[in-house]
Amino acid sequence: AQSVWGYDSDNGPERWHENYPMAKGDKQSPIEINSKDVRHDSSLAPWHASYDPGAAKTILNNGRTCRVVFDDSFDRSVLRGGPLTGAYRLRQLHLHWGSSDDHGSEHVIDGVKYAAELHMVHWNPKHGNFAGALKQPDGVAVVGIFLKVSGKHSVFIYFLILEEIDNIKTKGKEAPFQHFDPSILFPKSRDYWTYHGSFTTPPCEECITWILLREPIEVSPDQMAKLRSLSKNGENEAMNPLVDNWRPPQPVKGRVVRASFK
Ligand SMILES: NS(=O)(=O)N=C1NCCCN1
Ligand SMILES: [Zn+2]
Repeated sequence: AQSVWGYDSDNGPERWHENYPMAKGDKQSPIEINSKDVRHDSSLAPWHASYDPGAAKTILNNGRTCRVVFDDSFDRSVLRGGPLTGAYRLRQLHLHWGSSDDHGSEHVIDGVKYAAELHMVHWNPKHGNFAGALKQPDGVAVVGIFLKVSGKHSVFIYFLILEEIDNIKTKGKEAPFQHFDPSILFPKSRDYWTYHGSFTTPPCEECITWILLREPIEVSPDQMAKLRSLSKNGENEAMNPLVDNWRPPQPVKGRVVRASFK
């Protein structure tokens, strides 16, 4: 049987296109962003998130990432503004990270790879449901936040997600995760880059308006170590560290990245 997609040599990003042809499309993500090619767009509005902490439901290790899911059955936690038209519903958030602090993010900024990248996935309810939104160019909006490892002690104490890691060590483990407002993870600055791209995981649908925050948030080495203590495997299998679950940058193919800032 075909091995399910993943990040290993036999099922990783270089082979995804064999089962998911969209992976070779012209609007794939992530990309490398070079400030010299970015265009400041003064017409870009600020973005606003209004999230209901009660919408948070559970946290899950699905063997490929750590994911928090939210109630998206109505406009309860929404993202508005920026490059978007209308309100997009928050559905889930997850992370991508490396086996060491010098890499792990998916987007690369002026050659800089961050230790991790957090994705907050929202979808446009005008397309009826999430599955319908995946088929539309304006179907999904993902806010990307870069994580930088800081030696300082004033690190991300809010990072409640990492407190829950002990309960979801192995693939398939899920724990309640409630009363959580993910907007506490936003950095101070609202500056962002935006461009049109795809999911960075198969089937790699090209339905995403990316909103990448310029200012990284800081985490401690211990917090990164916690993330790396997750296992790709189930509880009755050998521990296989869940690390390096990132797709490398894809061809920009003439796309323009706009910046909300000068
Ligand atoms: N890394 S990504 O582009 O957000 N990919 C996703 N795939 C499944 C649904 C949520 N997001
Ligand atoms: Zn992601």
